[in-house]
Amino acid sequence: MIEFKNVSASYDGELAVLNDVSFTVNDGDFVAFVGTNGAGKSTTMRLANGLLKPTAGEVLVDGVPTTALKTSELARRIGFLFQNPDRQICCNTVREELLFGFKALGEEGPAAEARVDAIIERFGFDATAEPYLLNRGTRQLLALASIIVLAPPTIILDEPTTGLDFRECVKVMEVVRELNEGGTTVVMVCHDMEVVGDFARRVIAMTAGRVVADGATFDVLRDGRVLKEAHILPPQVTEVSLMLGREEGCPRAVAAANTVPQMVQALAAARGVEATTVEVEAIG
Ligand SMILES: Nc1ncnc2c1ncn2[C@@H]1O[C@H](COP(=O)(O)OP(=O)(O)OP(=O)(O)O)[C@@H](O)[C@H]1O
Repeated sequence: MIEFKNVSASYDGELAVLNDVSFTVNDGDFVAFVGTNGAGKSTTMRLANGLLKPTAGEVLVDGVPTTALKTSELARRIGFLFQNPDRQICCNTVREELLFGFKALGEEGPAAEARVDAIIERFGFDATAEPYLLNRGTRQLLALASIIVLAPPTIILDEPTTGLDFRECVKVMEVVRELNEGGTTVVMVCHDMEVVGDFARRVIAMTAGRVVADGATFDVLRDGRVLKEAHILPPQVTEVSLMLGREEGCPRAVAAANTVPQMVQALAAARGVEATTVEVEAIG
């Protein structure tokens, strides 16, 4: 669990870049932080993993203030994926890279080797490959794998899909979804509202160092005030649904649709025809 209690923060000790921010991320949550550039999302992530200390208020991880936790203790509780995998990758082979975290924590040994072997198999990595020669998507997967091999209960992802093509993005996010389904708490910063809509169950929107909304994903992404204040656009289907919803006599299901299958089914029902599962899956 991560708790922010009236947290303010500054990089230079003078200018506050975060102002009185409070929220709680519960175990098992899948939360996306959204908002325009400079809103304070990455700063919030740095505070959550102890890279930055608050100038006011408290950041607690599992009930303990980050100021009282050693870096190694925080690293065991929270895995952090940087936006650029190349900031994370430092070894000569994929296998060494995956073992690096265990070495840093002084936890080398047969158990660590077995976990690395399992993750190499799960991701289909070439253990001897040189990380810097891998393509961008595979480097991002390797950076993610090098965190999850340590099995932290929480992972923080700073813009995990930036710079990835659609297929790479889906691959990375499916891994993240699977982790969350297995109980890992996921916190991510994300500019891509399609990804947010597809994967996050909760959204925290920020503007100018403040939280302007915190709620279920589509409650936040359908709220006109929040969209305006946080300078975000909803996923395209939600936007269409919001537009159609303003038309007189629009069926309620159309006005509430957030996914392609929901929209297809709502439109088919409105026309009195049946949308078969096959059609829905093909379009979705
Ligand atoms: N290392 C730093 N030193 C000084 N100021 C910083 C530093 N990093 C961020 N800032 C400032 O803090 C404020 C919040 O930045 P932050 O990176 O947290 O926003 P963000 O919402 O993550 O933006 P983006 O989406 O562009 O990454 C901005 O005014 C930014 O200029």
